[in-house]
Amino acid sequence: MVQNFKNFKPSLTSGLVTNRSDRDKHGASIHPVYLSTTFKVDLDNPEAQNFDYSRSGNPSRSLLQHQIGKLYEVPASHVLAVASGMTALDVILRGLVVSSTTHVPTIIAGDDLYGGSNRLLSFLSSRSHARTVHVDTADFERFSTVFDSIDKVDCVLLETPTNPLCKVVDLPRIVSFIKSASPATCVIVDNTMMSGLNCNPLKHQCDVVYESATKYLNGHHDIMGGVIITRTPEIAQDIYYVVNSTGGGLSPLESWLLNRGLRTLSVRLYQQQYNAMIIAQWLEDSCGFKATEKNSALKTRYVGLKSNPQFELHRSFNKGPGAVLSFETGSLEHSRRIVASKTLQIWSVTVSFGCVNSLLSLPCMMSHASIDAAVRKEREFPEDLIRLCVGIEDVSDLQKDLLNAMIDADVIELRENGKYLYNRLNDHLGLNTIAENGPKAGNIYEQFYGNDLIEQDNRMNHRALKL
Ligand SMILES: Cc1ncc(COP(=O)(O)O)c(C=O)c1O
Ligand SMILES: N[C@@H](CCSC[C@H](N)C(=O)O)C(=O)O
Repeated sequence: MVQNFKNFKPSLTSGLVTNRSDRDKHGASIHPVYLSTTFKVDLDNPEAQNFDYSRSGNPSRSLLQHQIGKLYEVPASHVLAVASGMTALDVILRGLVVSSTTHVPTIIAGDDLYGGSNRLLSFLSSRSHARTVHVDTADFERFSTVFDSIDKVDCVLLETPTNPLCKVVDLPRIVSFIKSASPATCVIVDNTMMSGLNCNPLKHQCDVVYESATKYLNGHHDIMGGVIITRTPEIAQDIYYVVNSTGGGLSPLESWLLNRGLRTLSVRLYQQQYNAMIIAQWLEDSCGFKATEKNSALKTRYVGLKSNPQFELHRSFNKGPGAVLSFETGSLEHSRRIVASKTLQIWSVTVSFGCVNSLLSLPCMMSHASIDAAVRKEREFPEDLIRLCVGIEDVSDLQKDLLNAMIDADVIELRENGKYLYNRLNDHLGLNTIAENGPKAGNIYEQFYGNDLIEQDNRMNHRALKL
């Protein structure tokens, strides 16, 4: 039998062999990209063959799957690389959840989930392939009440922190509750906001994890991709069946590029998080985006802020806070003006996150516009929310650029020879800005998150990336 997931064997081309005699014959230090769509068949020994056709399997994709396995500490037989994050959710649901012929499966999902995931679930519900119940999964009491009130929950889809409200779901607690109440319920975690470097949901009993590799894993906004990691190889096989049947697997070139992106994951993520912590603290302390008695509409949302009531909860099962944060100005018009400011030179106004470049967006008009306005309102989605996806640039340049946009939007005023910030929406007289806050926030990063990321990434690269 030619290559399929069940009979996958290590070989030079799969990237699983690391001993010297099996290295590339030209001594290449980087694994080549295998663009070939077909692989020659030896009819006398078909069992020895790993690949026949690239939709079914390809050496570049296998190497990537092996690497992702390292990241999540599972064998490559638990991993699938697919065309995008949305493909990942689609094939997982088709392979494991919506394939029932006996009933319409019930899915519980968060009320602040990525707009595209919401769209796919709405599509499945509208075609009677599934019934979706949305609930605030960050509110354990509310979640457990809803869960208990439903006869049979087939699947729970979790995302933490949520995109873009940064609400923390208590993953260990909620998954343990689900599995003791109903072991057959399939628990899926969208780990895009953290990446496998910050969080490994498989350690908390969930069945399937996926990430949009378009984000942190690749980090350069030059490919679309998704990765799926399962608790057992059997679960992976059920999903692989759909991937092979439909052609949702990641292409060889994309796989190769993603492998390259992975090599710098920890240094990128480390710097992004470092910058994000500084910016979040600066927004809150110096720019006045912090609720006061006088004005509770202004706030900064970030799980890396010590003032966040969910800071400790997040830190208890994650290695870092990620680099997505958001803030509210209390007025859609002011937020729109900041994002639309022509003064912006570094922050680019685009959807997505996890890239080395910093991005700024207005989710209600961009990434989350696919959620109906009435539904956003019902779920108390703040229309004035500005999302920042922090990159690796010099943090004081990022602060200055954002500050200029806020001044241009008439939200912030510089006082006393540019030394103090005044938030016109909050009557808040800020502290000395930019220079003073950097090192402080840097220390906070070290103090709370340490160097785990670098260590983990080194382990991953040095153990596995050999030809
Ligand atoms: C949290 C989250 N999950 C999944 C996706 C889907 O990923 P992709 O764009 O790679 O399909 C996105 C963004 O697109 C996302 O933000
Ligand atoms: N037009 C796209 C929007 C993609 S949003 C990408 C990313 N997940 C984010 O949160 O920014 C669509 O309709 O899917």
